[in-house]
Amino acid sequence: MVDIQVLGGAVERSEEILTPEALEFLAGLHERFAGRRDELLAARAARREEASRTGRLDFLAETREVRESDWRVAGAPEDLVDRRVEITGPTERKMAINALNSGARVWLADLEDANTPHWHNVVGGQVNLADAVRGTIAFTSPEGKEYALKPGRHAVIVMRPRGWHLDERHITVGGRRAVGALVDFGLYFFHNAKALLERGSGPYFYLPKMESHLEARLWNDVFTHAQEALGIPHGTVRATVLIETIPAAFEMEEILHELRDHASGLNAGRWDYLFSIIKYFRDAGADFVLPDRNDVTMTAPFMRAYTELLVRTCHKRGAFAMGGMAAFIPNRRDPEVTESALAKVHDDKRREAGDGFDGSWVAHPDLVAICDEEFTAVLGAEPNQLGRLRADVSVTAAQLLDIRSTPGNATAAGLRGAVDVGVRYLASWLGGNGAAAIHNLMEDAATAEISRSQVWQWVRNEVKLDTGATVTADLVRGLLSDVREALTGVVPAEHLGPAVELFEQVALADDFPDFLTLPAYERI
Ligand SMILES: CC(=O)SCCNC(=O)CCNC(=O)[C@H](O)C(C)(C)COP(=O)(O)OP(=O)(O)OC[C@H]1O[C@@H](n2cnc3c(N)ncnc32)[C@H](O)[C@@H]1OP(=O)(O)O
Ligand SMILES: O=CC(=O)O
Ligand SMILES: [Mg+2]
Repeated sequence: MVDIQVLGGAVERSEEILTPEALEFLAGLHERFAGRRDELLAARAARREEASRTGRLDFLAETREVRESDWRVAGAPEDLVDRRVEITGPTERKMAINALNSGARVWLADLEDANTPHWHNVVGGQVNLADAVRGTIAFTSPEGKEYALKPGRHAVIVMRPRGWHLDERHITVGGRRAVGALVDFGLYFFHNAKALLERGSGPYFYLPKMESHLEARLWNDVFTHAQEALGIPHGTVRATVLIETIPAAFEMEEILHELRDHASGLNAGRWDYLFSIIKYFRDAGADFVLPDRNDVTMTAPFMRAYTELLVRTCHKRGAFAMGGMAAFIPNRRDPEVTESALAKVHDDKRREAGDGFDGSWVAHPDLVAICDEEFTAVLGAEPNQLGRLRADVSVTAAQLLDIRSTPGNATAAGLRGAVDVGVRYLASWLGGNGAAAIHNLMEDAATAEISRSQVWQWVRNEVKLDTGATVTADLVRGLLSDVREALTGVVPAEHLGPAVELFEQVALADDFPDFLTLPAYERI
């Protein structure tokens, strides 16, 4: 057996998670799958360069047979038949309890976009998940407020591990950093799969940021091996894949096909999708330059093409189509902000339900009832809309790539906003908090990626702003210095300087960093 070492420091109750048996299981996963992960990451770069050079992507010729033949994914387990409201959030103890009690059908327990992978979050999150699975999770806040699970129904847990690109440096396997995705998946599966089955649920996952069906095949092989290793029936795992990269939008059918014994559905992860489009075509010229982030809504033609194709593909294959995250969040101390957020979330969920989605995401417990109301209005007595085939939809490659028709402007206020939000979020992330309310919007790793990649793209394309100014690296550096001054005393000093440096690196470096979390991880 390959050598596995834990380098991370002590975390409360880590001895319950990092047991010799669990580590052996992780070592087995790495021995079989880490090499393939490395090859697949290398393949991403080559494909991106070709797409950027030609300004094109297309459906794959070699998988036409998969798209044209007749097959369906496995049927839904009983507790995933109705997914009309899913609350997302980090696995922090208090929030975990609030999410489970929120009335949502599903809790997306997030070790990804909403989580800083500090070692204590990685291990502490697993402690909280194990307690949540067993129904024993409880917490007393520093103010003395008691939290426990309410009697009755709780949200079904669907865990989201890190994407394939992130390593876990606090564990080494054969002398190399572990794969973050395999650590998150492996520890959760090892400790909880049997306990979940005993409780009438199962090991359920959301899979983020994939770029091809070959990456889905790797996950499928991981599931098959993990089930065998623990003596759990093949097909027990259920996975919902986020279609949140532009290349994956061209492989929705193939991704479901690879995972068909384990697939539950696809999710329209809108924020990473926007980031991926900017990243993929960042140097492909003006046709791919988006206006201000706030101008790009779900009704932009390319976003409609994406969500319509997702619903059609899912229902053709018996898979759930899950909507995404409206970033507007209520503020319990500000009724006006709350009223406006609730109205916008109503609109978003009404559109999704009307389009045929089976359910959607909310970021905050006060939004659960709204999502429930909008979906229930369309579902009636049914638990989902799998029967709505959307045969009326037909989407072309050109429609998915029609960035040019997006209404909106590149403005000086938008640029400053991108710098301000990016720095505030990075400071929060470095402090261990991967999801934050900033200017009444939910910000997480995906939304911050949009801010910094858009700045990079605007500089590269010398975009003209509404003021007549051209976006240059010097203009951005000036804004960064203003933002730093404005945030002094607002953002903790220990994180402000590093956040500003990091923003400059990920928004202005000649060589575009693939993910902001890669350099950020080296600072925590
Ligand atoms: C692009 C994507 O991937 S989207 C998915 C990833 N992103 C996320 O999951 C973000 C989820 N949302 C959040 O993390 C939070 O809502 C934030 C950070 C945006 C705002 O959090 P806060 O500032 O704490 O909000 P607020 O003060 O209004 O919270 C009120 C209560 O609701 C709880 N709460 C807020 N959001 C959540 C949530 N998502 N899950 C569980 N509880 C929550 C708070 O813990 C607080 O509980 P308390 O009254 O017991 O103290
Ligand atoms: O993970 C969701 C997204 O929008 O990104
Ligand atoms: Mg995402």
